[in-house]
Amino acid sequence: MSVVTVNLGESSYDIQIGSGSLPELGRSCASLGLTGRAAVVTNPTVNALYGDTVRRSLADAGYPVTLIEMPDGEEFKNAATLGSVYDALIAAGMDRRSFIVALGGGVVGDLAGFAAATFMRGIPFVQVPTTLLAQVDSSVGGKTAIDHPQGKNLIGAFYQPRLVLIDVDTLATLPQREYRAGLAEVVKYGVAIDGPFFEYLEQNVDALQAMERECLMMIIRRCCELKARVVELDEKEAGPREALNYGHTLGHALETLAGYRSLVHGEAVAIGMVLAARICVRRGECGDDDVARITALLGSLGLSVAPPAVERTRLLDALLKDKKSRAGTINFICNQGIGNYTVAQLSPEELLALSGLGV
Ligand SMILES: NC(=O)c1ccc[n+]([C@@H]2O[C@H](COP(=O)([O-])OP(=O)(O)OC[C@H]3O[C@@H](n4cnc5c(N)ncnc54)[C@H](O)[C@@H]3O)[C@@H](O)[C@H]2O)c1
Ligand SMILES: O=C(O)C(=O)C[C@@H](O)[C@H](O)[C@H](O)COP(=O)(O)O
Ligand SMILES: [Zn+2]
Repeated sequence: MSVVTVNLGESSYDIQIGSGSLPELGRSCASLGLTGRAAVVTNPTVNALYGDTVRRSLADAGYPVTLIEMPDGEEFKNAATLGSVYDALIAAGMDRRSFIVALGGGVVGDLAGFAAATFMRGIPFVQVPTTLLAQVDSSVGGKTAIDHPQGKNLIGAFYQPRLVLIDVDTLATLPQREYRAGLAEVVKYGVAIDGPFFEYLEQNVDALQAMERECLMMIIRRCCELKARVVELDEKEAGPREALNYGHTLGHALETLAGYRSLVHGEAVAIGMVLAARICVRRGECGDDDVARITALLGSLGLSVAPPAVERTRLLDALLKDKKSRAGTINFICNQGIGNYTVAQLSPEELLALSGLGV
């Protein structure tokens, strides 16, 4: 097992990256001093695969366990589902000494994390991410949220988990589409903050396609390290953390307008990154050769970068809801070549004009 620590003073925690480590969850929680009842928030898909192992591990460590299922899908990362999770937590008799385990992908992690942040004004929670995207990104850093009909992640809190337990073996059951979507966030780290990592990805496309364990362990560890260092610098996104939002301004807008159905998050981010890179060429911050490399890498990992047709007015409206917008101007994350980022202040109209999107 390898461990990456997120150093945040009293809120510090470990990311444990291992193979076959799911049955260790109960012991890891006990060694952290977590007490009381454990509520495992998951969905039917993940519950069927890993619910028993997790429940047994917690029970063997002496925890009374309640399993709470939410429906599967981004369209359920909302206030109604959150309400039903609160109902279940109350019905189970959870109190301030209890804790939540988020077992699943980013949707479960974001919603269960927000439930933990707000239930009884905050109870501990543990992330057990089971998608590549959640293992390299969403389980780390404490962004918890639900969506609002007007936009993604509009309601949420910064609330750090007490532990992130990653068992790479869970990726064996992940659908290929979801694996590829996770790779988009992996590529994001390379483009926005780590050029040598981008080169590593270019040189290891075959291993990535084949989901070779050594390569998976390497990329998960590297992404967790990169994210940990950024979050340590800027936990609440006052500055440098915005780099992790590379590709997300247009990506989130497209994802929202697609109604969270035809595009999953990572797919939208892949499109958003290529649009961002093209914008950066027009602004003189990167070259056509950089765009070609980003497009080629995403393409070889099976990701489409063709944006869907979207109505201009709806897109403008979605862009105005971006959380990086201040008084009508968006802090747009640009790539300076590959491996460095800059921030440009752009109005939604300028962004649309530069992106060529909108019909
Ligand atoms: N908080 C953050 O920092 C952060 C970062 C990135 C993304 N996100 C959020 O994460 C969400 C996307 O997460 P995601 O890509 O994990 O999607 P997801 O949670 O919807 O999971 C994708 C699908 O895979 C299934 N699944 C999960 N684990 C599985 C496994 N091991 N085997 C088989 N099937 C499995 C799920 O049931 C689901 O159908 C979005 O809501 C996005 O906004 C948050
Ligand atoms: O951790 C971060 O910071 C990120 O921006 C990671 C993103 O990949 C992630 O999609 C995040 O949820 C986006 O946050 P938002 O604040 O733009 O909603
Ligand atoms: Zn993301």
